[in-house]
Amino acid sequence: MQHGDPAGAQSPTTAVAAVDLVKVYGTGATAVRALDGVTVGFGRAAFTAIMGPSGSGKSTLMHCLAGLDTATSGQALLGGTDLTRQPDRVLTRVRRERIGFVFQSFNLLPQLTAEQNIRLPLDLAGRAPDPALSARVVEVLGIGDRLRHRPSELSGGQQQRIALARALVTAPEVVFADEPTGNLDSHSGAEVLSFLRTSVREWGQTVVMVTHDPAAAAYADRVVLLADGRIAGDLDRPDRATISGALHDLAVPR
Ligand SMILES: Nc1ncnc2c1ncn2[C@@H]1O[C@H](COP(=O)(O)OP(=O)(O)OP(=O)(O)O)[C@@H](O)[C@H]1O
Repeated sequence: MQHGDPAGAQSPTTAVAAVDLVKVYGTGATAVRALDGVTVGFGRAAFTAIMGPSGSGKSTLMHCLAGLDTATSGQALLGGTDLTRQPDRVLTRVRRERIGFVFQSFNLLPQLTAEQNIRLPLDLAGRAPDPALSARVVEVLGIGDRLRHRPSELSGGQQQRIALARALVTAPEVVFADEPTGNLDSHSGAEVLSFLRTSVREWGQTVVMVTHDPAAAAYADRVVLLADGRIAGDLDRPDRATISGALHDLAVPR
């Protein structure tokens, strides 16, 4: 990390960074400072989890970094692009072409087949799929025999694998996963987390995941802790017990 570059935002090994990011919802007496000067970088080809107590600003941070919400001040950097300075039409294109999303509720289009859902971001961007990457994603996720099914014909675990494939086939600069295992049983959840980790290890995907679950976060290379809209900890390859301990300490009033 360079001096004067606290989030490593200028480093080629940083995919996404927040620099002194502030987000205030509302005004006057009812204003909520959801992000209170967050500076953090997320490494390329790394799997990072964001954790913290309810209301600590996890979703707000992810939404600002993904161009889904506008910050009050500071920078939200994707590669060299400061998303806080872009008009809506640019943000729409950035989300479509440079970011993959995985949500708790899958967010598949019910009228499309699994294959059509997976291809949708490529179709919207007018891009041809990378056949080798598409084949590898389908193989790793084990969804080859489900491609002609519609979401209603698939289990929750299968739907989330389709959503994962949709996020991965564009080889985005970052995949943001928001509680990706929140609606899954523990077995399907473990599979989804393994797939996310495989995408990082095998083809260098960058993944940033918000989760409440220490077991899910233990799949990550690194866990960033938030409390009261500030960075409250940074754990390198922590195990589940270490994560649970750190969360417990955050919850204890000081
Ligand atoms: N649209 C909004 N309007 C007003 N306040 C908001 C809005 N969104 C979030 N907040 C507030 O900002 C703070 C941070 O919320 P945020 O959803 O980012 O936290 P979180 O850590 O993701 O919480 P959770 O774990 O419960 O999902 C909270 O105090 C929340 O009430």
